[in-house]
Amino acid sequence: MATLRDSLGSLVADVDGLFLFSPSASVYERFDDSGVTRVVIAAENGVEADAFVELPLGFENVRDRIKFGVEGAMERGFVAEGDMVVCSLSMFGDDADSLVRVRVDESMRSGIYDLFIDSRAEPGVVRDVFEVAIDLGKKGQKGKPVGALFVVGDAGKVMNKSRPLSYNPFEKSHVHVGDPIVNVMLKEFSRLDGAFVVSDSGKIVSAYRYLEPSAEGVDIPKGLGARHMAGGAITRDTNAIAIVLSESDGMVRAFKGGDLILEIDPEEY
Ligand SMILES: Nc1ncnc2c1ncn2[C@@H]1O[C@H](COP(=O)(O)OP(=O)(O)OP(=O)(O)O)[C@@H](O)[C@H]1O
Ligand SMILES: [Mn+2]
Repeated sequence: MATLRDSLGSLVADVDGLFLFSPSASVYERFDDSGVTRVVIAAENGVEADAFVELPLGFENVRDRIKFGVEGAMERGFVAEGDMVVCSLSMFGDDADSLVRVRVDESMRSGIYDLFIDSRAEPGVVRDVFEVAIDLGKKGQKGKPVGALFVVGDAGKVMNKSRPLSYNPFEKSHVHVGDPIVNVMLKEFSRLDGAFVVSDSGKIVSAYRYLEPSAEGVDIPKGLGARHMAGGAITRDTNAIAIVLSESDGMVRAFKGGDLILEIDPEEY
């Protein structure tokens, strides 16, 4: 009778790549002679891997984490369409506890890697805005749920397709996302209407913008309202991305090119 080990060996049979998500040095070294391409996907390349994809967020959702890794590895030429890879990652603790076998396929591409790496705005800026939105989603404003809309990148064009709802508190300031003081300001101003506009380099260009993009051809999921429609549509009309925190369901969603690319629950972070 086949042992468990024999039966489960098929999970790693004939793979072209091994994707190690946030491996320790000893785990990375253990696979030194595995004979397949090793790709490390982590926040930092602490193990000095030759093939490395930087993770901008933890991605609690494992499918998102894997998609980001696969899309990044494809983009960087570490693997190609049709390759079979096995992903080693941790779902519950710090140590790897899960193996996922997946075929690299153009059809699994969700745009999650492009959202961070291939946007007009710098990857660090995109990550910083996500962090503000997640934080705001977790805590709300003084305990109450709050919504927010951040339009990131291509700010000149975004300003042309919007109008002010109120005076712009960032008018003459030169403040950037990621600065702790600025994050406090963003949270404070999120109680009021409209969108924040952020430049490619992370400068807060404006608060209280009413977006007026053409919504033609924008197909956002039913049930989402005007904030999400405006956020989605502006990313079709410009090269910006939009990061939207919903006041009603508490989710953070990201749009690019008019499409919903990513949906995360702040409570999981
Ligand atoms: N075109 C727009 N530009 C900027 N902000 C907008 C626009 N439309 C709506 N908003 C903002 O979104 C807020 C919520 O609107 P609405 O409830 O229709 O959106 P929603 O997509 O359902 O978002 P939520 O899930 O947060 O309720 C409005 O009070 C306003 O501040
Ligand atoms: Mn609503």
